[in-house]
Amino acid sequence: MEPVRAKVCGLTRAEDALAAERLGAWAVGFVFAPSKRRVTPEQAAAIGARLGPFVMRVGVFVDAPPDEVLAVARTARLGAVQLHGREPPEWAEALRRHLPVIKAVRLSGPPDPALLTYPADALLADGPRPGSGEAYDWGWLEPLADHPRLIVAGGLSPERLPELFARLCPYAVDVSSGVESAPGVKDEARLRAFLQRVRRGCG
Ligand SMILES: O=C(O)c1ccccc1N[C@@H]1O[C@H](COP(=O)(O)O)[C@@H](O)[C@H]1O
Repeated sequence: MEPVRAKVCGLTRAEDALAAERLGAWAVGFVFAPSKRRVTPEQAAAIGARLGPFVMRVGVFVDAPPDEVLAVARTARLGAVQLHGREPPEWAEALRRHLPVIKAVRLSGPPDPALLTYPADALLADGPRPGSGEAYDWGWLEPLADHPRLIVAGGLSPERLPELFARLCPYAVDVSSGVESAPGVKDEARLRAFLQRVRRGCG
């Protein structure tokens, strides 16, 4: 059985990042765009420095030019970047010379299948308002179903994972507000329940 990977996003506290690592997250995410969960590159570096070498540190950006993204990535010591806006493909191409790129798409209907040709190492399907916990119709993911690295995000929670896994088996899932007690503050019990369910996989 293929594993399902998990990214825990919107981290602002070292204790939450350490809990995510201990409970089995493959990646942690830091938001550098306007958000209640926004951190500085220095804060992300300090949190990331507490983690072991096998946890991917991902930076979330919205329409930041490549030079800016790379400067933040260097300071924050990121392993990958997530582009959450309307970044042109050339920006992703420029960034991929340095780091893996995750292209996020905000869904308010089925995506344009042309998205499959966007130059990215993985695609992330999110709801219409990132970080809001707002869900969407997973039937809309049909045009992306054959993508080898589809990350499902947007309104996920421990309660919703069984239904998701009954419908599709993504490369990875990404969660932020569904495991929080307040924006940027993770709830360890919810994090544990989420990651335990992810570890059981889609079977
Ligand atoms: O979390 C935010 O505030 C945020 C801001 C700007 C871009 C992306 C953001 N979060 C991303 O939203 C998804 C899912 O969030 P949720 O689980 O629905 O709360 C996740 O990929 C975050 O990276």
